[in-house]
Amino acid sequence: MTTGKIIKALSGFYYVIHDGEVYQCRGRGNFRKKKVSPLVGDIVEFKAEHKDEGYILSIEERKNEFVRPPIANVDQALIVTSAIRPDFNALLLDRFLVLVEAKRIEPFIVISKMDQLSEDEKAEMEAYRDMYQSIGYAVILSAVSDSASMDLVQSHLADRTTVIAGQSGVGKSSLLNSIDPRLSIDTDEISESLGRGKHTTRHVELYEISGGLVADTPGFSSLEFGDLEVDQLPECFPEFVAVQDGCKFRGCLHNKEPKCAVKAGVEEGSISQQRYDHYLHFLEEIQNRKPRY
Ligand SMILES: Nc1nc2c(ncn2[C@@H]2O[C@H](COP(=O)(O)OP(=O)(O)OP(=O)(O)O)[C@@H](O)[C@H]2O)c(=O)[nH]1
Ligand SMILES: [Zn+2]
Repeated sequence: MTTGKIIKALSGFYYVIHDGEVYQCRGRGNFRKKKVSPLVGDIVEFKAEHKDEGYILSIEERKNEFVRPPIANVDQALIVTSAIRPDFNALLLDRFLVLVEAKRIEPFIVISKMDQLSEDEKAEMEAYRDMYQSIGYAVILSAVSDSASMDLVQSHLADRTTVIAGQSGVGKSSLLNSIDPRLSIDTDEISESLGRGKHTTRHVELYEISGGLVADTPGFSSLEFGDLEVDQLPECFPEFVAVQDGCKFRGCLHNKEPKCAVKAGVEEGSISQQRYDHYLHFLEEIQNRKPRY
């Protein structure tokens, strides 16, 4: 018996990678009785006499799981946002960060098209980088023409399973294309699946890149908070979590409550006012969400 990871599911076959070799497998095991179906990203026990004739015997418990795209055990999300064209949008970046945090996936941020900026605009992006880094996020300022930045992005993909997220036109395809041309074809569809809700059932495939695996489908098909409850939102802001023990009330929403450590942090400047404003914006959005039955 061998352990591997499913990188593709197609026409009843699961393609399992082990030690750089791909085995074509069918499902045959306990999980079928339990009505669990294998997902791309699943870590499985399998048995294969030949590379095109294997069987999946069991599925390891999932660390996390997406419905759209259907994928499990994602380690990190690469959030691409452009510095310009489309303009840098901190509200949208924070929205992506919340969605990623809610899935307990580690985000890493790339701010693209740095080659198109004036010195002042560059300084503004560097200030954003420093702010997000102070929260604990990895941030890379990139340009396709700046090979050192491309190498940095590539090194972040090693040994992990990554989904990519970002608005249309920010440079996701260009980035991946410069790292590995095999990914460029499918990512062209990212805008369509994000923007118009098409391709929602197309299959996901994980590609091997510098020892890691990258999904060829966008990480989010919707930017809505869906099932996220009000009390989960503060947990999606690591800089709030870091100080929340100082709030007078347990379960403080850092809004109208007195003696709130988050609000104190905003006031003294250790927490970004803009991040806090975005938090309130999302809080209101979730509170006003129509109940769904
Ligand atoms: N100057 C500059 N232009 C870039 C950079 N990265 C991407 N672009 C340009 O930005 C435009 C959009 O890039 P794409 O890679 O297609 O963006 P995308 O995020 O994949 O867009 P969708 O496929 O619509 O989701 C293209 O014209 C790219 O050439 C960069 O680092 N610098
Ligand atoms: Zn508080």
